[in-house]
Amino acid sequence: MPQHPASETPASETLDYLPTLPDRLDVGIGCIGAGFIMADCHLVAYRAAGLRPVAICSRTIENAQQVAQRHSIESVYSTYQELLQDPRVEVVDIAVPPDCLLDVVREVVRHKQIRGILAQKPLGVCLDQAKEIVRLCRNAGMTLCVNQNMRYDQSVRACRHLIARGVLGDPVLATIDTRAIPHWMPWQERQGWVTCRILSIHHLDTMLFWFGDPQRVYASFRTDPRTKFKHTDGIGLYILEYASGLRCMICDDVWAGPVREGAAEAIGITYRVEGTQGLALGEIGWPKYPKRTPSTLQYSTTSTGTWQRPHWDQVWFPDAFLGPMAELLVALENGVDPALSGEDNLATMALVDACYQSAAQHCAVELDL
Ligand SMILES: NC(=O)C1=CN([C@@H]2O[C@H](COP(=O)(O)OP(=O)(O)OC[C@H]3O[C@@H](n4cnc5c(N)ncnc54)[C@H](OP(=O)(O)O)[C@@H]3O)[C@@H](O)[C@H]2O)C=CC1
Ligand SMILES: O=C1CO[C@H](CO)[C@@H](O)[C@@H]1O
Repeated sequence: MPQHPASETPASETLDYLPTLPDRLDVGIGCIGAGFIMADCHLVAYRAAGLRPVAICSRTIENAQQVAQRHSIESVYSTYQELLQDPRVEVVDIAVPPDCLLDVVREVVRHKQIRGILAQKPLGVCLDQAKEIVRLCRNAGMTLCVNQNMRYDQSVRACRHLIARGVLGDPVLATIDTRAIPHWMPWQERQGWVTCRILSIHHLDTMLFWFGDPQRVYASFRTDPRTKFKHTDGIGLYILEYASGLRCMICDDVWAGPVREGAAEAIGITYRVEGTQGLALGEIGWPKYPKRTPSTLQYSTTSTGTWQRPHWDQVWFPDAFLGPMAELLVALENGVDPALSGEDNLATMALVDACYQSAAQHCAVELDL
């Protein structure tokens, strides 16, 4: 992103972008799944913060054993049914493919000693599954938090603070522009969909986080030439219309040009929020993972006329993964719903389903979120 002449004033201390931590760090966490996101992000962040994962399981026990050794987790189970019988497990952290999630939740809610669930996004393979997961948890009196973790990217959270405090005035136009090549997992092949429900869901959810619920969405997809299995949603383009007049535009270009095929690379995720009294420009750091690359934010308002550049050392992958788990634990301590509750996530899942409908029908879809 081009750097503009800056004010020397560091503004980061005024922005609220870090998670609130629970009083009790020793709540026993049972980890269901031992794949990439659990091993390289969730557990790294939890250990750094002093949380207490006590047990782990995976479909392939050897994978769970390796991850347990790496993160010093006492107990390894070959099935989640066994893990759920461990009396030390008070909350479960689920990171399995989306088409496996509903079955896992069905089993978890049968265990009364479990008080809370943190479930990876997407909350099932469609809105109907998400509703069923929410219903199961509500009926069991179990707190459900959804790991919609872009909300804890430091830059996204700081920008939300600016928007919520009115620093940028009334929102006029917001864009997220993605030119990045995700590492798709083998289980994605059997879903029939790729980018929208796995990657764009973060960007759609960020617009909800920043601005609330839109009135309608228009989405257009094309296939990604690099992704060899059957799919419709390779590259995704989205326009959200708000009653206030605000317009949001997302471009999720997972092709990003033939850069794996030999062309020079131009990879990155940028965003821009324009209001009546200010504008904010950001860059999301995760495409450079595993190189620690903090997301950035710079903003200027009509009252300052200069650029403010808050700075932080934390990164989304893995540091921000503390946020949703901390939110669940704080919600349990206070007896309230987390902000990332299952109910809240139904709006995100409904928006994602509406995008697939819009793209299939080539027309805008009205939303009732
Ligand atoms: N920003 C974010 O929050 C991110 C979220 N995710 C989400 O996390 C979840 C897991 O993703 P990720 O860790 O990347 O995936 P992985 O494939 O790396 O891990 C999947 C885990 O689920 C287990 N599993 C259980 N049943 C199945 C099955 N039928 N097919 C495949 N795996 C199974 C795997 O077991 P086994 O030991 O046999 O491999 C493994 O432990 C997904 O919902 C994904 O959307 C992923 C990346 C980033
Ligand atoms: O958050 C994400 C970022 O990109 C990953 C792929 O590289 C996605 O799978 C994931 O959900």
